[in-house]
Amino acid sequence: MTQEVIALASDHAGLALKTALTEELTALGFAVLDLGTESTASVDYPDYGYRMAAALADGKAARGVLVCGSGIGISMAANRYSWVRAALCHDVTSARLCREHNDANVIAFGERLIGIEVAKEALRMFLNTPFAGDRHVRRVTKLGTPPDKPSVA
Ligand SMILES: O=C(CO)[C@H](O)[C@H](O)[C@H](O)COP(=O)(O)O
Repeated sequence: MTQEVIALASDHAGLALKTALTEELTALGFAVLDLGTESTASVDYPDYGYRMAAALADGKAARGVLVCGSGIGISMAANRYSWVRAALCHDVTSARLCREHNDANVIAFGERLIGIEVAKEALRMFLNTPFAGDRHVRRVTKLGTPPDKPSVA
């Protein structure tokens, strides 16, 4: 059976958690595409959020994991692209809801804010929870097609 590829990317502040989640994914039977960073040398999180967007656009993976110190910057970067729905999660409930309601294709964590075991459990929830569809389809479609000039009306 073909293994699903999960892409991972982090900055220096997310490297240790990225490594732990890579091991978790491998143990779960997934193939892993590591988009960097590879060392604790200081780097800029937008570059790695953009790499994730590129990997999804190129079809190298359909789902991904992002990590930076807080999870904020790297998810903001990835979410600048319409095909990315990156959800910053601090708990297992958020990981379930981002799949059920938002059809998130990327989960983001803040290594400086979350414990490794909670992150692993949230990752498993993210991977195993289907999109609920129904009314959420309309909303997720709107996320992918923002108006050029939004109106308050
Ligand atoms: O984007 C962030 C903050 O919103 C991330 O936590 C970064 O990893 C962080 O800014 C990196 O900080 P550092 O002081 O350069 O390690």
